[in-house]
Amino acid sequence: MSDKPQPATCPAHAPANHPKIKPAKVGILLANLGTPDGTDYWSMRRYLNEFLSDKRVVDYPTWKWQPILQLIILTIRPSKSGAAYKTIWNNEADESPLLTITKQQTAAIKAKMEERYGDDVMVDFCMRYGNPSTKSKVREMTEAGCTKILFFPLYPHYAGATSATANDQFFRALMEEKWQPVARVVEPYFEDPAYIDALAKSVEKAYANADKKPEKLICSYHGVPERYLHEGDPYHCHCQKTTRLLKERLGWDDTQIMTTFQSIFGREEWLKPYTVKEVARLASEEGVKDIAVCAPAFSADCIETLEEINEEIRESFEHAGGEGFTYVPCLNDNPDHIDALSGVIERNLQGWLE
Ligand SMILES: C=CC1=C(C)c2cc3[nH]c(cc4nc(cc5[nH]c(cc1n2)c(C)c5CCC(=O)O)C(CCC(=O)O)=C4C)c(C)c3C=C
Ligand SMILES: [Fe+2]
Ligand SMILES: [Fe+2]
Repeated sequence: MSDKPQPATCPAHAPANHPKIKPAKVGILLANLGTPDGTDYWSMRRYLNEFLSDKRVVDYPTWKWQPILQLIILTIRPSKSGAAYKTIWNNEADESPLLTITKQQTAAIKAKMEERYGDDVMVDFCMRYGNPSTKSKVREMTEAGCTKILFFPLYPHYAGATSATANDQFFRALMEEKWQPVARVVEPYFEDPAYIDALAKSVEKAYANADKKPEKLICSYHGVPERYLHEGDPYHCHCQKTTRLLKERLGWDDTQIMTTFQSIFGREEWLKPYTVKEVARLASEEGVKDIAVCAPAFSADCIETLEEINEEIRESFEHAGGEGFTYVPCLNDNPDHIDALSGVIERNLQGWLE
């Protein structure tokens, strides 16, 4: 049989009002976390409510967590987070940087996929929380004739709080389709040599442009509660391995690079060391004057990198006596990154499209 998607056929004696059969396509649906629609209190509250009510993110029993979330966190956090988002907001497009960059990545991947596979593919993106929703994009794809969908959560590492919940939402969307497309989900890609290479090149570029060569590169990953590791989530190991692969690709030793975790939330212990404390410790106890910080867990710059790393963590380092702070931007729509992501997609399309 040909590798091209085959249009569904129907016998000549089909009824006159038979639904129109569309040419079959393969959908490539990229997924990111989500982001608020605006920086105002209600936009922030809606987004945070959906996000923080997800049991894959915060796994406390509903009876215990929902009163704390609804009565305490969602009265205080929307204004605080809204103010932080305001400092990084893309005012021209009136959207968050995460959304702008996800659109750019999608456009670049779409161009590559259409060049390779022509009309046989449809490329789009969706968000796990907020807009555009996963459900609406699965609907659009099936309406456009996608009988197969490759779902790609844009997280290099597996975490229950990211890849798994994105996949859950995709499968929930499939439950509503009368003609359910065949589905595949993409595995974590942190070990892909092309991804590590793109990361290494971004570090090399930042080092070449720095006023003074950083003494240490801090690979700061989004944190999760440490308990999740003991309960079987491999995220910690994926992050540690990413740092090792990056170190090996750069030809460095252990003194030049380290792993830390950021974005602590709530009272539990999270994965350590905490970036904000570790950069201060390096400056005050080890006399480190120049560091660089990269964020390999994020495929696109967002509040956690632009505000937390480049404002809060920078301040923590400088306050403790640090002098040079180089932020290495996320890979965003760098051509190397787009090539790496496209390679992952092409491998996952095998048997569907050649
Ligand atoms: C409360 C628990 C949280 C867990 C667990 C968590 C894991 C996790 N998150 C990302 C990636 C992103 N998180 C982002 C924002 C963000 N994350 C949390 C909480 C948890 N994340 C909150 C409350 C927020 C909102 C911002 C705030 O109010 O401070 C984002 C950025 C979204 C944006 O619009 O810019 C990303 C991306 C990963 C990779 C991860 C675990 C591996
Ligand atoms: Fe997060
Ligand atoms: Fe581990």
